[in-house]
Amino acid sequence: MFELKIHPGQDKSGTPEAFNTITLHSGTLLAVVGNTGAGKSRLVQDIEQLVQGESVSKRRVVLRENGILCAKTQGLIAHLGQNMRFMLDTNVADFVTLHNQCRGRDIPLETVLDLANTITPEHITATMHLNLLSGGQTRALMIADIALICDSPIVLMDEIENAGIDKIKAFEALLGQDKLLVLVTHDPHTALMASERIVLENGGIAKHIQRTPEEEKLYKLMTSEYALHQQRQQQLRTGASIL
Ligand SMILES: Nc1ncnc2c1ncn2[C@@H]1O[C@H](COP(=O)(O)OP(=O)(O)OP(=O)(O)O)[C@@H](O)[C@H]1O
Repeated sequence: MFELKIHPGQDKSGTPEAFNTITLHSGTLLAVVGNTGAGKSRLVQDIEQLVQGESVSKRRVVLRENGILCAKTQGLIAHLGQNMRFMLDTNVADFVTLHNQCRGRDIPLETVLDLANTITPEHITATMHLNLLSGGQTRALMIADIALICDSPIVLMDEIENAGIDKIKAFEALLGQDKLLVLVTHDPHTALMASERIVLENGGIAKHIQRTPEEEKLYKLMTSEYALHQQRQQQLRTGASIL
């Protein structure tokens, strides 16, 4: 069980952040929201680097596994950015084999592909070249890779909604592995998927909110709308009439 604690720092004006400590656990989806320039990426970087007051925000972030302090982030924190591309000159099968070897894992290629293919509507095959995958396929393969091969307990993600993938399947895949997911988003549906959310304002954490039962109801309603939207998107892509 991993526990991440965020200790307060200061906002852009140097005003101390008005919370005691925020404690987050494995298996949680946390949404990070706020206006552009409000400090969302800074917070994500603070977590990624387990800062100890040296960043502009002066926050301290402490990670513990079963109560024991983790001093290094290596292998513990995975970050999926907005514009990620594979740099390896190889195909999907070789990448999966290579990453299994690096991580000392033995996850079958079919298992990774099956999961990736539930996340993207564009089918990924073993022989496809990594550099020729579309944006959606790249993200889906990375998410399946993080869920199954990487054992990083914490996953940081920037905006997922416009990536042409099924975001619900993507989050289910990651949360099923008991990871702590920290997700930057501007989308109300994605934000309400999270049981808690942090609101940034002027570089500081202004609020840490637990999702209310009313919001949970609204989330379910928005999920049916999302399913309909996905269906129409597929009709659009395949040239069918949109009903
Ligand atoms: N607490 C802080 N103190 C000083 N500067 C800060 C603080 N937080 C963020 N900044 C700075 O403010 C700028 C904007 O922050 P950041 O990029 O994190 O915002 P953002 O919410 O991710 O914006 P966007 O949505 O446009 O990507 C950056 O230069 C960042 O270093």
